[in-house]
Amino acid sequence: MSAPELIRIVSRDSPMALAQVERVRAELGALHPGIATEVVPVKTTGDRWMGALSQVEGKGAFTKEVDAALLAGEADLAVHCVKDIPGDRPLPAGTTFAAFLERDDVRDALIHPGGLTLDELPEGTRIGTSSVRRIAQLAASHPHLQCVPMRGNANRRMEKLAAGEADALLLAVSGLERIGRTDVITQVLSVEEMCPPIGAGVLALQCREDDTDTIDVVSGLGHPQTFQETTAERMLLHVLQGHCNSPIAGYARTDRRGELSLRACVFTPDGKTVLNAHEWAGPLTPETLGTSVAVALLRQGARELIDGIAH
Ligand SMILES: NCc1[nH]cc(CCC(=O)O)c1CC(=O)O
Repeated sequence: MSAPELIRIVSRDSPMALAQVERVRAELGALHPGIATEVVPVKTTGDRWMGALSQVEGKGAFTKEVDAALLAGEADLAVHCVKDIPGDRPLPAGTTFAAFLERDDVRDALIHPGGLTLDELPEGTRIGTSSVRRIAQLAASHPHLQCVPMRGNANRRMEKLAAGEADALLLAVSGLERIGRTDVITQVLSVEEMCPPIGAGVLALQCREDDTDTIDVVSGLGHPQTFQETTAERMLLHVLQGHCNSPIAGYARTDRRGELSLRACVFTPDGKTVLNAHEWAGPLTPETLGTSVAVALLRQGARELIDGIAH
């Protein structure tokens, strides 16, 4: 192996994405002080398009251009939120995950300028979110609240909130931490109140498959427990074969004894049907755990539920 002298890192150009790249540069610098890094920011379809994601290519809207730059050799390493990487199909041919960084907070937070908690919000409060996962769960737990479509990066959404386009927002705690805006959080929702998305709070490092020099170097940033959790979650998503409008939520957790478990939910958009499964890995591999929980949901009718949603 010959360690590269320079690693060019490609990512979306939102403030959150650039903060993520800075974390990777800092961790890489600590592990390999001799290797220089350079940032290659790109705009993705998901950043440009402010309508429903299902009207563009849906899944992959936040990753396509980043992956293209990696494959074209314009960069050596891509940094993605695992949450934004499609789970129903393999990674783009010729690329591979080299590492998953240690997981951040998986929970969602409420941002309400008046300081109320979710349970205190009055009837008709407009929650700015376009996430089918958040909409379905709010419909189930707080049917008197109203979701209004809202896209754009977290900074843009807070501007829209300030401009009166919504009364409150739901955003990931990890994203707010990355942009240094945890000050706006009114309430952190428990995973029981709001089940997180697959891959929440995890950053993936993706390389060209044949670039073993870079893979060898950056794989040192990988976090084994996060790898196991992410592998179980993504296998679940792969087996369920959701589409961009399917409200699917789930998270794997490793308890103090090191035992891995996976909980997952599938909802109808109106929140009236909620399928729920939870299993411990025991002797199972993370892949088999993910498959097993997906099969449990399919037995409860997840296929019909997912296929019954327009997309
Ligand atoms: N859809 C954008 C996006 N992609 C990943 C995160 C959060 C950070 C993460 O889970 O890694 C966010 C923002 C949000 O949902 O509030």
